[in-house]
Amino acid sequence: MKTHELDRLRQKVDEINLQLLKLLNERGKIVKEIGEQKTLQGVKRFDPVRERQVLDMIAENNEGPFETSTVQHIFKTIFKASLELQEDDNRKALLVSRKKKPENTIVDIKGEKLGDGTQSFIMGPCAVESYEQVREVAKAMKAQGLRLMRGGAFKPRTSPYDFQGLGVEGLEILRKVADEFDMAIISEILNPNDIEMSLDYVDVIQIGARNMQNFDLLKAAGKVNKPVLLKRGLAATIEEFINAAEYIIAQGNDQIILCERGIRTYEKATRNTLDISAVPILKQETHLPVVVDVTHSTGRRDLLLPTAKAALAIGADAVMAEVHPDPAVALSDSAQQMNIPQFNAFMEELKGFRSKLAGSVQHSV
Ligand SMILES: C=C(O[C@@H]1C=C(C(=O)O)C=C[C@H]1O)C(=O)O
Repeated sequence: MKTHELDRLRQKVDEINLQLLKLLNERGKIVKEIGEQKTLQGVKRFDPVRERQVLDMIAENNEGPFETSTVQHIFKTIFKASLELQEDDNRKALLVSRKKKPENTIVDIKGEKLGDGTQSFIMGPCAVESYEQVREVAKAMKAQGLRLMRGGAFKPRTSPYDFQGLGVEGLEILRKVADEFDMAIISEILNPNDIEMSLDYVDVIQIGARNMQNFDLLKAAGKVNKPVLLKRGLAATIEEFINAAEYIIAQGNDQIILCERGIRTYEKATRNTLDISAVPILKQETHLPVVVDVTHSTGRRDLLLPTAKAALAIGADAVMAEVHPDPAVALSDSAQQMNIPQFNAFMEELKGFRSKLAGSVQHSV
């Protein structure tokens, strides 16, 4: 075939391509109108009976050279794209998405703001063990100027024989200490029926990684007027994580903080693999503040500082880590909690790092 013949044929194909494009978009416009009619009539958008009729019509009229199965396949793709065109805004743009709300959501926890561009620290013991233990950590935090304290009263442990937490007694201890030091409490709630009760004790309801897709719990947390810290599931994709947050906001509560805490991979050097790139992705895709839990992601005390620096450098709104007066005797996570002197050294280093970062950001703008 001569070159000019090839060019001529391609030109013809291009003319058809443009006609197809025009027809596809014309079809799209009509399909959207059909969607509006369906909304008015309150009928479902997906109509398999209608799609079957169209496929049968295609089969009857197909003159080739394409196989009927091939053209039907192409039409099924068109149906799918058409249904997407008919979807309402909520499904196309989630309530948690930046598309829906371009400005940052600022979560105010007793005056401590997450999402306003400043970077904070959420510290505290893994589990509440006693009043004295929590008080000692709170005292050290207060000395460092920190007001956001985490602590587990209900502990979802891998083994049912491990320490399960003090329950309501643990929440009472947290509240007592927090009031004494004018601090805010973040604590995990496991059961949807405990959400109401927890409002008397906590300033932020935590939904843990193992419960990220406990939809009843998400809905219950979405119905109350209290910030929620939602941890990423052990093996959850970012999309699943974002959709879990959508369950909360869809019930009316938009005070949501997302927490990257590492995901399960084949790597054994750390307890989980910290997915640091999730931070800017979540900040791009959603308007919610993002926290990095360096304790549970690494499971290693020696990695807390470098990963915390990475979290601050990549734009996390807060770093979360665990502190215990005597980690060796801690009832949970003893290998990864910092003692008080380690916590002080950690804070000094990170405060310096945070101001250097703030300085360099100011320089670059
Ligand atoms: C356009 C419609 O909605 C959907 C899309 C279809 C299409 O693209 O042809 C067919 C059936 C429905 O699943 C319709 O019902 O006619």
